[in-house]
Amino acid sequence: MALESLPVLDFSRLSAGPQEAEGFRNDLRDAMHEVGFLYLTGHGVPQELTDAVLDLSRRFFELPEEQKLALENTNSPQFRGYTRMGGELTAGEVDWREQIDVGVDRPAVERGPGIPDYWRLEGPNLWPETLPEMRPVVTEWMDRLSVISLELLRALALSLGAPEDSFDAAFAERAFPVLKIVRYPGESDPDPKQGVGQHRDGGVITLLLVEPGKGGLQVEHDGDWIDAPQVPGAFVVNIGEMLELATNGYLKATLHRVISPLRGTDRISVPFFYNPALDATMPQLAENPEFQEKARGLSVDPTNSPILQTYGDNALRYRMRAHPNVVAAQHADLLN
Ligand SMILES: O=C(O)CCC(=O)C(=O)O
Ligand SMILES: [Fe+2]
Repeated sequence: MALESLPVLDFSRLSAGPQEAEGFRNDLRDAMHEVGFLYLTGHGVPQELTDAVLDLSRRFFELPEEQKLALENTNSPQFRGYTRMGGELTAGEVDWREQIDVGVDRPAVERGPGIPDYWRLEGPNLWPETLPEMRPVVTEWMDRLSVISLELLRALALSLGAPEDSFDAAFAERAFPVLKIVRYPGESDPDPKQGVGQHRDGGVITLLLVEPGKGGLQVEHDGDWIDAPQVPGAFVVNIGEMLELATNGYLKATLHRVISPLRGTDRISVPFFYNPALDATMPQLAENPEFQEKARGLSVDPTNSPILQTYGDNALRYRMRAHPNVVAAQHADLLN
């Protein structure tokens, strides 16, 4: 029978005593093995902070076009800042969405012989001058979601019979989380249009916030597309390719896509991608044989394979494929 909706998990079970915690870990592992996506409730992020993030997101997109274009990502070798409508491709097709990309504010790394190209992704953010509140609110949001993400990774490691801190080292220094604030304008009329084309996330684990009442996200399961509408108070959580790699496919990076909203409406979402340092490789979890037998190997995607071992190589390839205009402006030398 087709799955009707994503599993729902209550994060607060993790701190409700050893038995509840173990139950949570096993349910988390099973959901991420079978579906690769779930709704996470009980995560403890205050509603006021969530509301502030969504409010700022709306205000950002309402800024005059020239203020958004002043932050255009073609000005940023790090692919930060504003992506104009039509400025992004997934599976070779245009995505009908505009967005701002934020990472960790760090100085840019100098280019030079022997320095891996992926260090080009590290550097400063571009913030809108007329929304000074955006920086502290988004920074707090990213800090809080980083903590939850690492807790989830620790729970997954334990649930697979590996040491709890298996993933810690990859994130300990120079973790590379990315937040996107995205707006999908109403393009479907009534036939569906590509909000974002089908893809697997390229990082480790993703926590997604969606505006109340909005649908459009669809998740592949056993050949069907499952609708994943917003659930009040929940994040949508999914596995990225790096975690699939670390578990030889036992945990699944699942295909998903967003259908454009109907004309006259729009949809804002805020995906947070928890990623390790650019030079990190994922630990290969010494899983117990029970899980190893059921590992499926890695997903094969003709538009995106193989998954590269070093996170930065995977991330740079992903960025270059999605944003050819940034490549033309900033990285033309990498095209040879
Ligand atoms: O907007 C969404 O709901 C999901 C976006 C997404 O899958 C992505 O940006 O990777
Ligand atoms: Fe995604």
